[in-house]
Parts: sequence; structure tokens; C-alpha cells
Amino acid sequence: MGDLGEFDSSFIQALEHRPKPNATEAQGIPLIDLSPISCHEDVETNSETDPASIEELVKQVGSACKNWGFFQVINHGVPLDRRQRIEAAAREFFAQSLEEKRKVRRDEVKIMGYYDREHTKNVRDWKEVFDFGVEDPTLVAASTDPDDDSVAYWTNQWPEYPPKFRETCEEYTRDVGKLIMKLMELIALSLGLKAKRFHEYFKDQTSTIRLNYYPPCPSPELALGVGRHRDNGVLTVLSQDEVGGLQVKRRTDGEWIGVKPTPGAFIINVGDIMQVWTNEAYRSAEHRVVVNSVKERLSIPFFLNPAHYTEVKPLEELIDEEHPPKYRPYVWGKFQVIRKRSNFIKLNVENIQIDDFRIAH
Ligand SMILES: O=C(O)CCC(=O)C(=O)O
Ligand SMILES: [Fe+2]
Repeated sequence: MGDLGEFDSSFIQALEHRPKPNATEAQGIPLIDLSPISCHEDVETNSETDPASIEELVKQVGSACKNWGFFQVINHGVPLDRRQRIEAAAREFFAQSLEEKRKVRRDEVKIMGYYDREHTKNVRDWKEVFDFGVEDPTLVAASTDPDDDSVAYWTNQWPEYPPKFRETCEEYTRDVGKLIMKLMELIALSLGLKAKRFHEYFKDQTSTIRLNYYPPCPSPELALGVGRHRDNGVLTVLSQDEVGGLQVKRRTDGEWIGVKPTPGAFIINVGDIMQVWTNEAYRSAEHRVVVNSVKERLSIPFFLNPAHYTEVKPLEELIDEEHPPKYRPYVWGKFQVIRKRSNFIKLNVENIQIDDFRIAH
């Protein structure tokens, strides 16, 4: 990617999607302090924590999900050195030659691994990625055919260099995995559900972690690190370095707002499955990444996804006569496989999305 001579036209965004030179910095993206729960395994059944502080926290999480679909958390209990270690390992991995990185390259069969050709909305992203599954192997649907029940496995591919890369990634996965389930408990409580309401969907989770590497870009005014999109899973926990570049589309006016890096914070965003489960009480937010000509940037999203056989539909507890379901059920594993396949190619049509299952009332 960095070895391109002239600027490759496959990266060029349509005029209306190009970044503005001076983006607005984050104003009002909620920053939530998780200290009331950060040292406990369990959100609800803890005698040492003050119920009033949990209640206040649940309110904050609920209103952030409702109004933004995006927030940051601090005092989240994931040790700083976990993050520093995975960031350092990722930098060492991406600094290698293309030839080395391609030894663990992803293809149509091996879905996990290194990749530098991803397209979002059919324009190529200015980035390189390394993907791995939270469960190894990850149990997935074998085909996109709705009548085919057969399953397949995605297996992680680990590079030889840097040393301990795998262990470092797995430690990070464990800690952020715990945090993400605590966030799911807070979200459940904020919807008036039992804290562990969502746990059943994650027994055979298909969650993935991605190392995103954005090299300096010679034409940052024409390209994007990741084009505008919504995350299609349940919830994303993202760690970003100090460079900045993530932008969220503000609901009130459609303006792209930069999410200013907050040292030590994680960025949380609601995904499409949460939007369907909550029948749009909480909606996924559109976001994108701008790049710059000077500094490389690293970000690490944990995409929380349910088991492949999960039928995604609005939760019964949130449906009544006044709130009829806004979505028809769809099977997550089929959606996921269609998406993964199409990421390899430039399509001439819009990719599968939850709007395809929306019921017009
Ligand atoms: O790099 C970032 O800040 C966000 C990346 C992202 O949105 C994604 O990988 O889905
Ligand atoms: Fe994203």
C-alpha cells in the first residue's frame, strides 16, 4: 500500500464522501466512568457496590445508547499494559514486509489473518488489517444458502513474528471480553431487562478482533481509512491510539464529528444487532475513519457477535401493541457469511444490510 507510485483510483471517494479539511471535534460524546463496577465480576449481585451508583451508571449508559449510539468509558478495569502490549505487537507485525505479512494472509477459505484490500461501500479503504476470532476455532454457517444447515470453522492464523504475538492477543481478548459482557449487563438493565438477559446468545459467539493499521496517506483529502458504515454485530469496544481520525455522524444534523482520543479510554458503539433487538430504542451510529499524510494510526476493535445460529429479531419483552416489531427475523450466521465474502470484491450493488429486513409500517 505504502509502495504505490501514483494515487490509486480505487481509493478515491465520491465527492460527497470526502473528508472536510477541518472537522468538528467531539462535543458531547458521553464519557462514562465505570468505577462502580470495574473491580467486580458481576454487575448486579454485588454487596460491596452501592446500588445508587449502579443505578446512576445504568441511566448514563441508557441515555448514551439512546442519544448517540457511541460513548467512551474510563476506569473500565482493563490494565493499561494489556493495551500497550497488543499495540506494540501490532506495530511490529505491520512494520514487516508485505511478503512476511502475506504468509498469514486471509482468503476465501481462511477468513482470519492479514488483509490489505478491504472495500467499504465499494471503495477501497486506506488500511491494512489483521483479524482473529475470539473463539478459536469459530463455529460459523458453511454457506449463504438459507436451506443449508451445515457448519464450518474459522481458524486463527498466527504469525511467527513478533514473538508472543498470539499470547498477547489472547490476553487482550480475555480482558476486553469480560468488559464487553459487563457492558451488556448494564445495557440489559438500562432496558428494564435482567442483567444476564443477553448471555445466552454468546455461548458459541462469533466475535472477532481486528488490528487496524492506517499508514500515512499521500492524498488524505481523497481517501478514507474506513468508509462510512455501521458495525453489523451487537456492540464494539474500540481502543484507538493518540493520533485520532475516527468520526461519528451526529444524529441531530448529520455532521461528522471527530472522536478525540482520551488516554486510557475505550470507545463503545452500538451495532446493528442491538438496533434490531431493541426495536430501535438504541440505534447503531454511522462512523468512518479519516487518514492523514504524516502519522500512522492504530486501532483495535472487538466486535461482539452472537452464535451463528441466532435468529435476530426484536426482543419479545420490548414488543407490544404500541411497539410492533420493526424487523423480520434473520439468521446472523447467513448475514455474516454474505458480508465476509463480499468484503473481498468490489460489488456493483449495495451490500446486505439490516434495512433489508425492516418492516414498513
Ligand atoms: O479505526 C477506527 O477508529 C474505527 C474502525 C472501524 O470503524 C471498524 O474497523 O469497524
Ligand atoms: Fe466500525
